[in-house]
Amino acid sequence: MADSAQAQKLVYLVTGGCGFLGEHVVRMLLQREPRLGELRVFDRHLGPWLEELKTGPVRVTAIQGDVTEAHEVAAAVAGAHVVIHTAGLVDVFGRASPETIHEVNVQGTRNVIQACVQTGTRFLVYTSSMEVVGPNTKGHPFYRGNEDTLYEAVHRHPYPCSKALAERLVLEANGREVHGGLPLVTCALRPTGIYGEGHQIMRDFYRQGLRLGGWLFRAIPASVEHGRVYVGNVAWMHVLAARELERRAALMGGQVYFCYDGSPYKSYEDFNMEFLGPCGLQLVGARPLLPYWLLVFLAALNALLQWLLRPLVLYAPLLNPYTLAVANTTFTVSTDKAQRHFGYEPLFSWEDSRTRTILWVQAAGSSAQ
Ligand SMILES: NC(=O)C1=CN([C@@H]2O[C@H](COP(=O)(O)OP(=O)(O)OC[C@H]3O[C@@H](n4cnc5c(N)ncnc54)[C@H](O)[C@@H]3O)[C@@H](O)[C@H]2O)C=CC1
Ligand SMILES: CC(C)CCC[C@@H](C)[C@H]1CC[C@H]2[C@@H]3[C@H](O)CC4=CC(=O)CC[C@]4(C)[C@H]3CC[C@]12C
Repeated sequence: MADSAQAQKLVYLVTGGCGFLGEHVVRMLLQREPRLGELRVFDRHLGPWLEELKTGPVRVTAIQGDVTEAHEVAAAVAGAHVVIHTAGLVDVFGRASPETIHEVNVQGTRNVIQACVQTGTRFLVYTSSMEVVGPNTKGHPFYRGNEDTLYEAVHRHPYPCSKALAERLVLEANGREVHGGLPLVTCALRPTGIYGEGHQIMRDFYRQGLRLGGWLFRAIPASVEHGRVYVGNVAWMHVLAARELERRAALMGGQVYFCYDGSPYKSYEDFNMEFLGPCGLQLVGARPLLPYWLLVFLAALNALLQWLLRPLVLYAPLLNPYTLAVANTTFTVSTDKAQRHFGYEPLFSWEDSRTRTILWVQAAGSSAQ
């Protein structure tokens, strides 16, 4: 990637490349990375849509593999210039065991770092999460915070615990000597709640609203604000960060960046209504219809039922003590660090992001009929 070799074609590896975010990163690389020579897409479950990408000018290699298997990761990483590590187990509903979440998110990340060191890959971008910071278990608001904002990060849930540990591994690996003697350069991107085409929870809310005759019921006060970011902009930020890591290694190496764009600050439910409203749903209630203590009770009941039923059946509703705490705590970011460090500007305006998401919800909803 030296200046004299500007025309050199690069090999990129995207782990988790068939997930919600991963697919957007893959497509963004193909559209916007002129130096891309080969794109390796590594995932436990490969999507059929990959086939259509194989007919383009860039060589696309689909690799079915598991990040918890060190030898599979090493084989995929060997010869890659850049790794974008988005693979992860996103589970805040108790579907997977804490051990599995740790294994995929922490050991999987350790394997990716180890593979870079062993094979001489120098550039690693890690998809972290706002959850590494908070909301914390005390429900403290994080209001328009940035990467330097002091906040008491206290984690108990397996998902944020695993993301925090994995992020630390990635940042500590910055500067480690890789095969060939050069230093590894790493950075971590922390999206807030991602939305856009492919967002399963949004689709689930839509289907639930349809089942309820077009109504959704407000559960959380409108004053609780959530940071949200469009998936296309998160993907673009990954592509830019990966591109600039070599040239700006001294500045970017070992750094964290929140992912942000022009999406408005709103409560989780009001934000979702930006898309679900134009699809025909209505949010009932200017205030929550149920008192908060009742939601706390229902969330605890769900947790108890999950535990009791576990030997028989997986019961994993959206509402549990953790999701209620996250939904009920303000967490918004306001930062320009990515702009200052590597020239990031959102590629999609709020209007574009909104329109694209509405079109996807409409299509996803009608295909469910
Ligand atoms: N969805 C969100 O709002 C946010 C997500 N993130 C992070 O972004 C990343 C991507 O998340 P999403 O796209 O939402 O999730 P997703 O579940 O849609 O995608 C994750 C992908 O990783 C793959 N994967 C899981 N375990 C694997 C394993 N053992 N080996 C190989 N591949 C494996 C899955 O098959 C899937 O394709 C994750 O690291 C997540 O922690 C961060 C902030 C917010
Ligand atoms: C019925 C309840 C009162 C409302 C439930 C909403 C919740 C399911 C979601 C509210 C906030 C979401 C989380 C937030 O966007 C931050 C996240 C970051 C990640 O890295 C992974 C996903 C998530 C934890 C996201 C999950 C769903 C919510 C808890």
